Amino acid sequence: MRFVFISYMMVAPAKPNLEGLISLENLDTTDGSQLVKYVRDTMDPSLSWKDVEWLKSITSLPILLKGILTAEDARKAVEAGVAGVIVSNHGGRQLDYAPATISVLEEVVKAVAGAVPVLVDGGIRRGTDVLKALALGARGVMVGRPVMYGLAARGEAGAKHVIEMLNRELELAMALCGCRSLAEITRDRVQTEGDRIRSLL
Ligand SMILES: Cc1cc2nc3c(=O)[nH]c(=O)nc-3n(C[C@H](O)[C@H](O)[C@H](O)COP(=O)(O)O)c2cc1C
Repeated sequence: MRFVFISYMMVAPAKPNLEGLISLENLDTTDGSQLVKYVRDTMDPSLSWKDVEWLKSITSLPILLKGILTAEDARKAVEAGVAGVIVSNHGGRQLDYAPATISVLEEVVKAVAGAVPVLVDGGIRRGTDVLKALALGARGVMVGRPVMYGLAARGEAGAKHVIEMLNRELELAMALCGCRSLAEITRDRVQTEGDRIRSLL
């Protein structure tokens, strides 16, 4: 199945871009970092939920919204009519102190309430990470850097190896947790920090 992904979707902040903090106009990037130019060229700070409506109007492809980290945005995404949401902090590379995706996954899953599938990415490095995500309600996981590392090390075979390794590790983790099928990876297979704190109250 083909999907359309929207990245960096967010409610437009009151201050467009970094207005008032630094002047983007007067920065000379000739010899320095091209970061400012890159941000200006690649990101549109005027993006808003209306753009989802627009995208829906020009394609019949299912639209998965990536970058959801809160219940509020998850609900808005469902209202906007997306076919799925992807809990992602873009690999933790965009905003310092953005929450780890595994820590907000359950909040998003609860907010979506089964209306659309929830996927997650960020920090999936081993089979037990996949198991944790599935137990917390993700329909599936996505993997970024591990596959790139495999690709860098051994080309296509390396990328394939990483995916096979994750698959084998997931099967082993399932066996060790007594799960005979994906359906048996239920919420009670994992304990979160929140569970631990609640159990002390
Ligand atoms: C070098 C690099 C570039 C990326 N560029 C984008 C991007 O342009 N848009 C986007 O939504 N995510 C981007 N991401 C984030 C990935 O799509 C993905 O969410 C993330 O890598 C998943 O986390 P992981 O690498 O820990 O598996 C990038 C990640 C890396 C490592």
